[in-house]
Amino acid sequence: MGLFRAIPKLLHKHVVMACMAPGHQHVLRNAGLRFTVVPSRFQENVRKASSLSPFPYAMDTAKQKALEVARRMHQKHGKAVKDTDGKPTVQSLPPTAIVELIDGFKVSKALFTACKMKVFDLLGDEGPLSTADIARKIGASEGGTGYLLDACAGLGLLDKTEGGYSNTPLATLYLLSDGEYSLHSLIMIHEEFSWPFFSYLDFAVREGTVQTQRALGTAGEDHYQECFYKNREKKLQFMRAMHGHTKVAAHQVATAFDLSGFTSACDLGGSTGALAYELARQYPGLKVTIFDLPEVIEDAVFFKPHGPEAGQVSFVPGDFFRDTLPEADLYILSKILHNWPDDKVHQLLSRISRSCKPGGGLLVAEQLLDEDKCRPLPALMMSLNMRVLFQGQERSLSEYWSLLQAHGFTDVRAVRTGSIADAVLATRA
Ligand SMILES: C[S@@+](CC[C@H](N)C(=O)[O-])C[C@H]1O[C@@H](n2cnc3c(N)ncnc32)[C@H](O)[C@@H]1O
Repeated sequence: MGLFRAIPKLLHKHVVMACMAPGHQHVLRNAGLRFTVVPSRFQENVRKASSLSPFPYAMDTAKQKALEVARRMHQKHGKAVKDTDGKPTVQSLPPTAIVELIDGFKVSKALFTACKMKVFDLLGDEGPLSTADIARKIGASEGGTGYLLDACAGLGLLDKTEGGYSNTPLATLYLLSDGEYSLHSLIMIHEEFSWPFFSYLDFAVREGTVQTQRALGTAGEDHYQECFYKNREKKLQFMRAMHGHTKVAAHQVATAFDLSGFTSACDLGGSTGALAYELARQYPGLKVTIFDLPEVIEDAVFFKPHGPEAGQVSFVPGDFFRDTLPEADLYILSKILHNWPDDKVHQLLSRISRSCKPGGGLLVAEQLLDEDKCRPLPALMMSLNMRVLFQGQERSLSEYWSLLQAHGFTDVRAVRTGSIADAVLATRA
């Protein structure tokens, strides 16, 4: 139980496992943690007499193991690892970390392919199944399916037993295409759009521009429209992707601050309402208006929940760069600012500032970068993604502070939620 409480705090941390037990690694993998194994060399010699009961004995042993590994960790990361000439050696600084980086794209592509071939959906309905049955049902070769399934088992997405392959809890929660917290559509967006854009990362870096022509073969002015809203199927896929990605962190964002003092909110670019419905659940006195492009609003109805919170949420079509913003005492920008470069962000914030009355609030939900902008890794990778696809970026708290205070917002506060979106709240002076 203690471990499950600790997991959210460990998600963005560098986790080191000090033992080799496959069962323990399995538990961490199923919980979604990425970790390095550095087996402890500590001899379990804590004197039993010094402990009164098994619990303190176990704690003391665990602590000694952790300390022993921690003392050697600097070697793993290349600080103070020198041979007699003062140079790092292959023995003192193994290439594991680099090999893991090389393998990153293979890991992504194995996940994308298994999702695309609906392996997790199939096993959700019918697992456990043998390789031959899975291959037949997804219309693929048995040999090819076998190595994809084993890769997924190695990644902690499938369990492999004598009875065949079945989904791990992690896959069941996030990888079924119709799950409540499904990231399936988000993964498909990465497969279809981020992957080709990232193939031209070197061009993007050299030229400092978005590589739409090379990645998509079009030079459309607005490739957001080009990628996501060109046809209805793609639009719904994008909306499902946003819904899943926002829903997994919606509770943490909605409860990061006490918003009970607000009675009306306007979620600008609020899409399907994933965050709006969670706010409505948390604050029964709050009415939330979703303001998004007309093509999004017309299909938002598919995401409406059955509970009473649906009655607190309404939809208004419009363009937040052009049209009058709905009145509200709390404005919300969830995964909006990271889409745009600073000049567009200033344009949007200035419009919100003009609509927001003194004492009103602005809630921003984005992944916060540390001030050195080198961490945390998920925020950094999201930032690279936004830069490569849209010329956007993730920002640090001080960057949000300067943007917000330039438009008359004060009392800028942030909560790092430990999930995939953090929360920043500011007050209109
Ligand atoms: C990255 S999505 C974020 C969706 C939602 N806020 C969330 O957190 O899931 C960006 C949203 O902004 C909307 N959007 C983009 N440009 C817009 C504009 N000019 N006016 C209104 N909405 C816009 C898109 O349609 C999309 O729903």
